[in-house]
Amino acid sequence: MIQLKSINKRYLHEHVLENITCTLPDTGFVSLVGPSGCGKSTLLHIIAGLDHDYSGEVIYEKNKKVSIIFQDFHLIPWLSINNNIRLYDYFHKSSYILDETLTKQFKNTSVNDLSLGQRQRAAIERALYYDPDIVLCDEPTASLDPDNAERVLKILKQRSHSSLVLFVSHDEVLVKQYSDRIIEMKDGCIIKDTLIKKTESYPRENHTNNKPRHFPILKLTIQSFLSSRKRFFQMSFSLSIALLCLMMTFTFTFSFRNTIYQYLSSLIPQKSITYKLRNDDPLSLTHFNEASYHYLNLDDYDLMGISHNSQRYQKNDVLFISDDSSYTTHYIYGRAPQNNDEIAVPLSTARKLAQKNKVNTLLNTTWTIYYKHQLKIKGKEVKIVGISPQTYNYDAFYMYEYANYHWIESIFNQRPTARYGMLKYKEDKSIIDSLKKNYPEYEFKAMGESTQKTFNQNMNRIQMVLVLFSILTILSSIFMIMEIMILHAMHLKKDHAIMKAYGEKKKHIFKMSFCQCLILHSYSYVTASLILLGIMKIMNQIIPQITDFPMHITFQPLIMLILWIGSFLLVCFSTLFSILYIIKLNPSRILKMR
Ligand SMILES: Nc1ncnc2c1ncn2[C@@H]1O[C@H](COP(=O)(O)OP(=O)(O)OP(=O)(O)O)[C@@H](O)[C@H]1O
Repeated sequence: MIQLKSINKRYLHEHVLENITCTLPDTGFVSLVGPSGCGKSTLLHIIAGLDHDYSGEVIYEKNKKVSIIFQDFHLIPWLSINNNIRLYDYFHKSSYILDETLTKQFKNTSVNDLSLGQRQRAAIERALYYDPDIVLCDEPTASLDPDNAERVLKILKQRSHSSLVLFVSHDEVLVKQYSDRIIEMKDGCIIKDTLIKKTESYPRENHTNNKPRHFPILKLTIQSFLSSRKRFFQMSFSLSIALLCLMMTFTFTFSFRNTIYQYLSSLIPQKSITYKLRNDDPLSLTHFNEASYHYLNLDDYDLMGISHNSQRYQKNDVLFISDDSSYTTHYIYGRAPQNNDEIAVPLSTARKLAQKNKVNTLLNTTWTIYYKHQLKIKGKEVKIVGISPQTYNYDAFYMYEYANYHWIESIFNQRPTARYGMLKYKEDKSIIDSLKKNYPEYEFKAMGESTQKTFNQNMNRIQMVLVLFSILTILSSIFMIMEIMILHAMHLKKDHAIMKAYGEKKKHIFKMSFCQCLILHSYSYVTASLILLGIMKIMNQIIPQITDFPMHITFQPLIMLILWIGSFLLVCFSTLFSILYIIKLNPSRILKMR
């Protein structure tokens, strides 16, 4: 039994339903008739639970299943006819046996390819599919030919023995022929309620086949994308572009920052401790021999460079070499130097000496290293025996320990003196305290620490400035992502209103939206990442050719991960924002929009 108690409904100032009160039976064929605009559809929408915006009460048992045949059919265009009919299954655990009496010939056709009559038949089959207790029929025969209208009426009549069929029609003949009761409306009021006969009630057959769909919401989401592939690709293309802008902005600024960082940090001293004797006496090589990272600064002897020409010194042939020689244990070609006449060079220097390629041809070739002392330049022949994998922004070579000292002694015929020494340390900064304690006759000073700190702070500022310069790109990308997701969610608002009539709950909308976000975002993110990799590869080939600046764009996994999380949250947030808005709308109002 359905009880309608004092139903009133207004559209702005227009009173559409006025104090509708009546009781409808559990079974039977009840017709609702009246002139156009008298409020019949509005009343059906209220009974179906699609219109919340009214006063009064609609009372029926909670477990009753209500279905509605819409006047405008409202089939979901991106679902096949078959899936439209089985719409109920997506939101419920039970599933029913499909009766295809009315739709057999076109069950796999797309909605858009059907005639009005065929659409109406599909809408009728959808409403009857899940064996409802109350069938609300809003002019279900308006688009049908007489034969099909009669078939539908017969089916509905049959149903009325076990369910309540509330039938709205302007066809007086059909109404008179099939109705058990006729309710007449005018200007939003019931003006006449005529009981014609009492229909016999039969118990309902149970049509459940108890085979629910697996992952129904995920399937629904995939179907929504598959059936409108063009739209999906358009959306994911726009989303990919927005994501690509974000990826490029962050990857490029970080790569740029790292390049500047490496370049500048190669120019500042590394973590090291300088020492000198308090009485300013020259140091000997034996000082601090026990310290594993030992380097002696030789007074007044400048290391000029390395050249392939041993006969003469020419400025252009000579590479600038940092005299801060380092040590390495790993070589990509050759081996470590074993005596004072052998050296190893890092890859960056080897590339210059060998004109970029075939660096291994340098092995066992002879080179001259030049030193300057009191305006005299002298050279010492050495053999390259190893190439290490390091690349620096300056040229460097590795030499046998103390080679500097011996070379200078041999080419200038005098023993060099050193007043300052340098100890390198790796991690343990406390070494300086123990040195001070153990060697009180020396002065020790940590180098590079505060420089490094200030340097890091400034690098962070540079990073901020780089990101600030890109703020417009970042903002427009964020705006674009939000816009795409909001438009997409809004695009589906009518479909959600239809699905609401077939049991879609808020949780289903959220689940479906989450699946949409996940699929759309993952697809777009992968696309954008692949494009980014392509662009990076091209740029890394082009940049060294057009500029000498050693810029190399590198893939930043951490940034990509942060971007993935951030953009996914943004996508979800924009969708959630629209979903919360859609949920608040009155489904009936959405369905009436054209
Ligand atoms: N969204 C709306 N905004 C404003 N007025 C509306 C809206 N929907 C319906 N109405 C008005 O409410 C009244 C009742 O409309 P309703 O569709 O319920 O009539 P009906 O009896 O079903 O008409 P018909 O037989 O032509 O389908 C009409 O006057 C209509 O203009």
